[in-house]
Amino acid sequence: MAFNSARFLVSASKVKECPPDEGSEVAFAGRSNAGKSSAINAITVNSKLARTSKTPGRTRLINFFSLNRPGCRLVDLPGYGYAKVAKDMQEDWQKHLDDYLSRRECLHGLVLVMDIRHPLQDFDRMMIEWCEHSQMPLMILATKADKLKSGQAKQAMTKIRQALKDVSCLEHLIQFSALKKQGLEQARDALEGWLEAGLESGPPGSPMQS
Ligand SMILES: Nc1nc2c(ncn2[C@@H]2O[C@H](COP(=O)(O)OP(=O)(O)OP(=O)(O)O)[C@@H](O)[C@H]2O)c(=O)[nH]1
Ligand SMILES: [Mg+2]
Repeated sequence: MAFNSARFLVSASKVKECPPDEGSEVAFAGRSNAGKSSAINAITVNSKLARTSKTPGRTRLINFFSLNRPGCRLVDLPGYGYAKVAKDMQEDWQKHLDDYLSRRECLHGLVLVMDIRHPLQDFDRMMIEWCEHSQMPLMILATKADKLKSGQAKQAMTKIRQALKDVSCLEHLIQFSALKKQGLEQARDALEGWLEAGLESGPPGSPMQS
């Protein structure tokens, strides 16, 4: 699968506005400002595909990007935990995120993006639990690794691995940097595997599965 011909498809503010629930999708979740949009841009070799920002809370809608394999999409989810927006607005985003995660049948994997310097915060743990509970394959990108010296990054990875050793849905834990293009091939390979498997299996419980 070539990731370099990804295209912006649509922004949805609620589940109703999402593209048809078919094909195979992988969504990127994480705290606000963690680096989700930057990770998508690095993986798709297009620095302008997903809007990034120094200001947390940039991605307020669920953004869909199509890949060159028909039916395969990457999804940029709104960041969690941006304190500076009004509470009711935050609750609104949270609800759309919950709706998306709980209803989307074509979702075949979740990428949790966390800052390697501040891993496993409350939201991250919540997402990991959700994946475990829903049997959703999980990939963790420990991003902004360029902000640490290589020894420190290695230590941080060991700590994360140790903390998550009993999490059975965790399929990939990748040291990542959008800036230094670290971990890109590993992430692409894993995404491709999930997306292809998703196309083959169809939604859970669909006739194609039996
Ligand atoms: N040094 C470094 N900075 C990064 C990296 N990835 C993202 N950033 C920076 O972190 C900030 C946030 O990045 P985004 O990709 O917009 O984060 P996001 O998770 O999409 O944020 P929201 O849309 O607000 O939820 C930007 O200033 C990026 O340039 C990285 O790998 N290394
Ligand atoms: Mg974003």
